[in-house]
Amino acid sequence: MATATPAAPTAARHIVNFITGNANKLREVKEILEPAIQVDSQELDLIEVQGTVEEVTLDKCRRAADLIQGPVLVEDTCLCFNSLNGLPGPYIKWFMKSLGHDGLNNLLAAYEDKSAKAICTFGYSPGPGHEPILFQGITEGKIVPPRGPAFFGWDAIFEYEGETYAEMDKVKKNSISHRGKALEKLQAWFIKEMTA
Ligand SMILES: O=c1nc[nH]c2c1ncn2[C@H]1C[C@H](O)[C@@H](COP(=O)(O)OP(=O)(O)OP(=O)(O)O)O1
Ligand SMILES: [Mg+2]
Repeated sequence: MATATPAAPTAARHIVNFITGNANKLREVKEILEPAIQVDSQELDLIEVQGTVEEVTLDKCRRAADLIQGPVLVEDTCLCFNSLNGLPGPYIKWFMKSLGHDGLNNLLAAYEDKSAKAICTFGYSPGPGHEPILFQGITEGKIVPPRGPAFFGWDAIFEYEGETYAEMDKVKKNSISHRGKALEKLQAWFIKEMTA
């Protein structure tokens, strides 16, 4: 496209710098936010503290803003097993790495209740020294033996209304996912800020 049509006055007035090391997250965030909000990205290996879902994201966001010295968007994803009082929660990355899909299923072998919550918390900071704003989305599902392609984390073992995330096409996952719900809130906030 050599002669691009000039953007509408409001288009791409919003750009976020999404700091993540996870290419699948970045792909979904782009699928959901663009073209309304342009998603640039930088990969940073951020230390993640222990704590509640909110504390982990707030800390990650402050650190990213300090390192970048500018506005940043970060995200932390939790997978909370109701039988285990919310664990693995923010530690799901390490549980997933060590145990895999079968091991995660085995954690729930002693419990009848296989229900789980996928929680996505985005943190946006306008820059260093500003308190981050959080946007959270939750999808309730259950943990099942893996079904569907296994290329994104625990997608194959998280079932929502009869289908695992991995079995859904991307449009469907984005429309009901923890990430999609959180980004709906973030987008509404950006649009409100823009017209204020
Ligand atoms: O929709 C999802 N479907 C399946 N798996 C998912 C999803 N979203 C995150 N995940 C995985 C990635 C990581 O194993 C853990 C969250 O850990 P989390 O620290 O948030 O992600 P990360 O370290 O890969 O990327 P980042 O650089 O943004 O922190 O759950
Ligand atoms: Mg991480």
